[in-house]
Amino acid sequence: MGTDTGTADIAIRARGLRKAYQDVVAVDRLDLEVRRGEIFALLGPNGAGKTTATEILEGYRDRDDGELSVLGVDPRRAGSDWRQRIGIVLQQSGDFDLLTVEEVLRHFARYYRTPRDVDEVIEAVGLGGKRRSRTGLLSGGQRRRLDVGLGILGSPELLFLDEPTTGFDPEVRRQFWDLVDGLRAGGTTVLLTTHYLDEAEHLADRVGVIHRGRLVEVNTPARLGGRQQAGAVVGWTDAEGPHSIATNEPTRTVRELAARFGGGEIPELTISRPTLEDVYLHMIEGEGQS
Ligand SMILES: Nc1ncnc2c1ncn2[C@@H]1O[C@H](COP(=O)(O)OP(=O)(O)OP(=O)(O)O)[C@@H](O)[C@H]1O
Repeated sequence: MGTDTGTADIAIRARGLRKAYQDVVAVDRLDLEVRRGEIFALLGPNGAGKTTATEILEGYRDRDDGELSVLGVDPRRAGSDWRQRIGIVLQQSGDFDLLTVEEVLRHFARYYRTPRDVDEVIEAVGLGGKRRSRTGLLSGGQRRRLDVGLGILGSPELLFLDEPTTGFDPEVRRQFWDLVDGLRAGGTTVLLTTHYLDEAEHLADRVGVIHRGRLVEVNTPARLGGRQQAGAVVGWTDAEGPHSIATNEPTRTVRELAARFGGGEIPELTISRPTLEDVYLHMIEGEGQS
């Protein structure tokens, strides 16, 4: 596309995005860069501005201020060509209760110039056994998978997933993660919002924490909040009960313990570092006090 010059490896570039609803500033001078082919997760507490920011990126909401380029185009001026290149999975989808899974997908496939094969999409979202079921009879998780099927139907270059696995059971959530991993392998860029830290950790190449409308940190899940430098806690159990030691040298601690146990197994040995949830909550609390 001619409009892509200079942004070939960047899917989303936002500078100083701002949006207020009367006196509530929902998005406050937000800067964001999402690379092509990456899975980027936006994390943040309720009301942080994730939905507003995402809707601006999707072209569903106008901004008050700031510069924005999504697949090389300003969503304000984007037309149907651009819309064909993005996929959106909203928190709640439309109602087609009387149509079957296959009918809904075949219907929407007509809106795309180069739709994916409907049978392939049905398999990809794990609804092969439900293709002739009316969508009104699907479970919440199956329904959500249909939403994702609709989002990927047009082979989007960029897919927006807004809290995609809310209400999924653990097994279905795993299947969904596999689906997103498959999209990544195919080169799709994904912007994901989620409240599940394990989901962000599993799927995202990078996460951005949004709080009060601003991005407070962007990093890999492993490095967010200085996590990789945080101390470890070594735990074990002996005749007196459970013990734990916080240390920056867990290997040394384990060596000393091993010697204490005569070189044998250290009973119930664990070594843990702060989880993504620990550092995230710490960041949000810290920001809340400022
Ligand atoms: N249409 C609207 N009119 C007025 N205020 C709004 C509107 N939409 C959102 N807001 C306010 O803007 C702020 C950001 O809301 P937004 O929905 O973007 O947050 P969010 O991070 O997506 O939250 P959640 O995790 O709960 O979905 C909140 O204070 C919210 O009350």
